[in-house]
Amino acid sequence: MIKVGIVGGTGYTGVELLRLLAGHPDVEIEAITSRSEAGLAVDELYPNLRGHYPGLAFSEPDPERLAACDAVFFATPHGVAHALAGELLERGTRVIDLSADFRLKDAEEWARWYGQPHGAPALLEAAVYGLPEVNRDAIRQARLIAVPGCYPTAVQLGLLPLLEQRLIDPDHVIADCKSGVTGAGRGAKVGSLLAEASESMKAYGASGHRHLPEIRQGLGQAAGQPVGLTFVPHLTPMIRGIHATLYGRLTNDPGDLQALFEQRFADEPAVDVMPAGSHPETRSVKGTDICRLAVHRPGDGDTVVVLAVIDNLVKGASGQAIQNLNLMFGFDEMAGLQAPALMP
Ligand SMILES: NC(=O)C1=CN([C@@H]2O[C@H](COP(=O)(O)OP(=O)(O)OC[C@H]3O[C@@H](n4cnc5c(N)ncnc54)[C@H](OP(=O)(O)O)[C@@H]3O)[C@@H](O)[C@H]2O)C=CC1
Ligand SMILES: CC(=O)N[C@@H](CCC(=O)OP(=O)(O)O)C(=O)O
Repeated sequence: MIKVGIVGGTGYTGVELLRLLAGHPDVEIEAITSRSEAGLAVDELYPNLRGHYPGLAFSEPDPERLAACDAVFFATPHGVAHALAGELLERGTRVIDLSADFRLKDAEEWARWYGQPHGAPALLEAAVYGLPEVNRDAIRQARLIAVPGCYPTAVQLGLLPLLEQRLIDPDHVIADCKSGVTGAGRGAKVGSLLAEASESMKAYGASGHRHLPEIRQGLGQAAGQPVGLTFVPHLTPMIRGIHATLYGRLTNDPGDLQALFEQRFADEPAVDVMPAGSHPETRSVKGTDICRLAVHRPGDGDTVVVLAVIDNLVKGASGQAIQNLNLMFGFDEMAGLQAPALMP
């Protein structure tokens, strides 16, 4: 049994960690922080947890208590892990950061996109980008994990087979993505109000979203050269879910694309390549750590279309964070992550 801490326990990814870890056989929660709800029992704020964590209450972030944990998740806004991760790592606690603090390898690029100086550039070398489908061996050895963003997870998983095999033009890749409103977090925002977000859909960040450099970094590594990506996110009236429609221009005879995808992900417990002709739905992954993919080649032409769906709070955040924890501590990779999606 390992002891785990969560910084930022009242947010959507924090409570999702609690929901998933309630079914994990090897983990107990030692500390869960919130500055605004310190003292409140977790099941008072989240009644779905009643009976699972008796006596567990939110507390102010306390480095001593966190350092007593084997691992600490940061489910906090950008910049918070920068301030605390170094001390925890020095004291032997492993850090799994769900924010973007350690995702970009270039501290100056991070500062440009996140509008603040990078708070811990010295830790960047040790940080491992926690996409198991690419970095599984490095994750097993890591002490600091940068959990990928939600859009970056869906986009990279959908495009990896094509870029790794140099089958599409790396200069012209398009990712047209839709997210549910929990992607914006639990904090009150006008755009997340029922009357603003329901029965409507809008693009945002079309001329530059902070996930663009993260996706480009990962796709560039897969392709072995820089990738020219157009990425347009949209807000859609659903609670959870990411749907990515990905377009690439074929440069080589791709052979059997369905077989390529099936082989690439054959041993991946969190990726499901659907039968040829499928159109995966976000609700088929709701609450799960699964990315469902389908590959199409309309009219046998030179455009390949990949459809990728994930739950932004699970494979796009807390589930993927637990997949990383499992790898780091030698547990079954999908421990705590086995339940199928809710349907309907
Ligand atoms: N929502 C999503 O789909 C995804 C989110 N992420 C990332 O995960 C992180 C958390 O997201 P989400 O759960 O949506 O965020 P929320 O806004 O819902 O929650 C943020 C949490 O962090 C705590 N917090 C805020 N400021 C600080 C601080 N300075 N020090 C300590 N704790 C703080 C808050 O509690 P309190 O203020 O009471 O301390 C709260 O519990 C973010 O970096 C986000 O970008 C990643 C992938 C997907
Ligand atoms: C709908 C919405 O607002 N989505 C967020 C992305 C989700 C998120 O929290 O991004 P990280 O994975 O980088 O933490 C956004 O566009 O900024």
